[in-house]
Amino acid sequence: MNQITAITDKVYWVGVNDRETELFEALWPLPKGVAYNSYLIVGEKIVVVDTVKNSYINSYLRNIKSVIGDRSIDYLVINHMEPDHSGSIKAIKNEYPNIKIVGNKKTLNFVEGFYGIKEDFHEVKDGDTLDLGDRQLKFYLTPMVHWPETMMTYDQKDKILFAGDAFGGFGNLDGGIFDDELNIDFYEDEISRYFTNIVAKYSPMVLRAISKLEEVDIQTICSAHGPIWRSNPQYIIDKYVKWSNQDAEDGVVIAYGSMYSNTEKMVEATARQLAKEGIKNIRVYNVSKTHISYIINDAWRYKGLILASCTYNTGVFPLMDNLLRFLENKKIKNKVLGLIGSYSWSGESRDRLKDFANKINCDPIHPIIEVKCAPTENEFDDCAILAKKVAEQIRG
Ligand SMILES: Cc1cc2nc3c(=O)[nH]c(=O)nc-3n(C[C@H](O)[C@H](O)[C@H](O)COP(=O)(O)O)c2cc1C
Repeated sequence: MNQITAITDKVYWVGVNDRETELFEALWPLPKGVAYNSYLIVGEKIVVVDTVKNSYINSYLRNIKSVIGDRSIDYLVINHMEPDHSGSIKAIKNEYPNIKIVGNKKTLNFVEGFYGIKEDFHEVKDGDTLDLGDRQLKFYLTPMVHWPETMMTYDQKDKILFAGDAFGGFGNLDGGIFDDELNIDFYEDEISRYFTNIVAKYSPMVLRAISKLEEVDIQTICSAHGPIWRSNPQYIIDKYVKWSNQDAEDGVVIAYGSMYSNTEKMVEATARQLAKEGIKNIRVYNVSKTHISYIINDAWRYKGLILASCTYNTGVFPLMDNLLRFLENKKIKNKVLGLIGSYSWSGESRDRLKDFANKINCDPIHPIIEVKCAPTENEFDDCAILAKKVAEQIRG
């Protein structure tokens, strides 16, 4: 018994769940796994839309064959070339030698680069259609909605958008495949973590893609990861617009790096004062303990961000530096930003925190705190002032 699911009478989910990989892209934790979604259109022509990570090729081929038996596949549409989706291209081509690979110029370039395949290409441009007899597929190029070649494919008959990585999420499909079959509350954090960890850097391109699709009548969104959005596709489109605009919620993330708790004590004082000021969503993260994946997610989600770090070997604490680099790279913006540095003799942590503020074009709230060795009562008072000002700005 497998999990193959009919989306319409001619379109099937033939993807797989990955419950083994610890880190997606060797970076992002997968406590609830991840699904690699692949789709099969079985009409006058047979089409596969995206494949799966190559370690799942056996169950994947079994899924396909259980739908089409001995029939052959006419086209393989590649919306995205990242190997979690393109990894089975070569095996599919071996199994179905006459298959034509459909992609744009950049896709086909990557197909050759990654898999050495140079022929049986069907190149499409933005807005092109592919006639399958009983239906047409239309292609929308959406570059950098994760990689340069990314595109989306629209099935004009069943009004399904095959969206590639867009609108996807971490988390296995544990039986339920469609949004109306599962409790979205359970998936929501994993969907937002997928967005903030994987897609957020490309937010302007996401917004461009969404406006390009404005006129398209989308009844179902089939992403390359996570649930299929059929009951209310607008739900996930609205989320993507909100997240891409960095339209944040009331709340403050305090991320800190501290070896011997001097910095941590200031964090506790700041957090306490925030609570007294009525801030309910306060998320305090020790960068040595919590994976940056979760810190980035909440930093994106909430308006306030307070960064506190000791100095370590003439620099900021290394794991804080890692967080700063990721946030800079993702172009986080519009934060109500507070900075707290600590040191004992040279004091570079505060400079690096200020440098971060410059890089994200954000004026930090004053006072910018810097403490030598253990914090004094005056410095705890400064933490309280900082917390009050951050809370004021968040309340607006
Ligand atoms: C391994 C190590 C390296 C340090 N390197 C520096 C440094 O380069 N410059 C400096 O001013 N302080 C340095 N310090 C001192 C700490 O920044 C300082 O003691 C601070 O109060 C530690 O904060 P914490 O208790 O939150 O860890 C270092 C401390 C340690 C343990």
